[in-house]
Amino acid sequence: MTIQRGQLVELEITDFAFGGKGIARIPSEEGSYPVFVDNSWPGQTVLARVTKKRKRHAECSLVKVLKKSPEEVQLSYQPISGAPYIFVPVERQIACKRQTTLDVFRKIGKIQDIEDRFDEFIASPAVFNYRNKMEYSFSCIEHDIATDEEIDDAFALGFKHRGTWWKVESLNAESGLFDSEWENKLSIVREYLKQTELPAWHPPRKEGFFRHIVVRKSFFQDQLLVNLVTSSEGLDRFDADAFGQKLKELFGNRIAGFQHTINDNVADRAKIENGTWRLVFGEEKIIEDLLNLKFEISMESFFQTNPKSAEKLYTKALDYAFENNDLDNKVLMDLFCGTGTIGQILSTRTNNTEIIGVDIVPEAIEDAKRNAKRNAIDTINFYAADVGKFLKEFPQYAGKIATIILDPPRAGIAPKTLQKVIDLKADRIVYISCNPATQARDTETLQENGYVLEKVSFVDQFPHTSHIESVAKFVRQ
Ligand SMILES: C[S@@+](CC[C@H](N)C(=O)[O-])C[C@H]1O[C@@H](n2cnc3c(N)ncnc32)[C@H](O)[C@@H]1O
Repeated sequence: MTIQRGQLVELEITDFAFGGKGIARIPSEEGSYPVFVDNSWPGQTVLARVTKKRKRHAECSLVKVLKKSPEEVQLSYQPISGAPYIFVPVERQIACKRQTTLDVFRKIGKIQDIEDRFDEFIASPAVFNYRNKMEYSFSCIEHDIATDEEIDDAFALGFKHRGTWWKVESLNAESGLFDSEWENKLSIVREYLKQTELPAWHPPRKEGFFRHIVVRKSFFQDQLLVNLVTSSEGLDRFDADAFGQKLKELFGNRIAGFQHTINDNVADRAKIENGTWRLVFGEEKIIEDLLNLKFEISMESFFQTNPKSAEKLYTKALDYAFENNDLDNKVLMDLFCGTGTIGQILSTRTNNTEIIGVDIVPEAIEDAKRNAKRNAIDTINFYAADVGKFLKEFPQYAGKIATIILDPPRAGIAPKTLQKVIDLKADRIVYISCNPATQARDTETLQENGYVLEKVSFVDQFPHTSHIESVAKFVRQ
């Protein structure tokens, strides 16, 4: 069988590779030719589209699962593209994530004895309904999941159909990822908004009224913050207060606050919550508890999406920071600190440790300062700055840092910034990563510069997806 870019092919998936790629093997003159298919699982027969063809392998996007894997089980959740493995028992997901992430450290990080340094795989405490944020899209182009057909002039509210940016599959039953009550009543919300006769967004034409609903949840308060995002086209015919009443009627006191955002920006990469907003009723913020500290979550603020799993991740990171390491009266840097959660939790376990938190997003730093105040923590200095520039501008810290916590974004840490971190000569670096491939790359650099990877653990923050978080302890020799 020969394949071409753009071609639709039927494939049997036999293996699994890092990053959620199933592998099919096509017989070839050399033996077999591997084809990687995103979001597929061993045992499935899939319809896939060839996106890249290389001499030694090809890559495909998943179009449809034609036959389920024998491993898949029956669940009542509505399948969504954001949870491709929800029907695979979580123990099997864990085994695959563990194995393929270790392979990444072997291949990219060149750590052949990674099994010896591997500490533990930490499963998510909640397997279902673990998320605290969900974004739903409106579209007047619906993908009907029963017939697998496209319906125009529809009023769909749910998630994008896999591989498309214009078609939405209406959510009629919970997805298993977010709040059950909210998702099981989402079809009532949709029907109510449809009755207004204002149109759902038309993504190709970039027009329409209803655009998105974003919901944030506090597990601590068991409450929701709802943000309805619309355009201004037809605004005078929309009664936001009446919709607020409907939300109260459906969910009672569980709605902590409802805000209406008007966003006329049609740039593809614009954030969906951009625009002007009005609080229709209730609070602008909810409070979450992490390891007995309280953190404010507003619509805009960054917050870990699976808080119970984040507690496990932070506990492991702090264990690595404290193991045989007295941090009292020392300086610790929390680089890429976001809203400062790690530094604040760490400060509850030490006396007189001077903590420095740095993040590039000024709003995150503002949240960090406010949260620290709320938690009565005054041992942290937060800076809104690029980590690379910060380390250049404050060279006085070199040689004085006991421990560095690094938690860069998915793209990883820029090589020049990593060099500046190494130049600080901290005794220890605890490196948290949501992309073990970039962490494995940096592991090689750290090891070449005298930092030995002593231990690594993986934390499953996102069951049913390919994501995996990794936390590593490096000690300077
Ligand atoms: C994975 S998040 C860290 C989350 C945080 N440690 C927590 O647990 O909540 C990565 C953070 O890096 C920040 N960031 C990205 N590039 C940066 C840079 N060049 N300098 C400083 N911060 C940066 C982002 O704003 C984001 O908050």
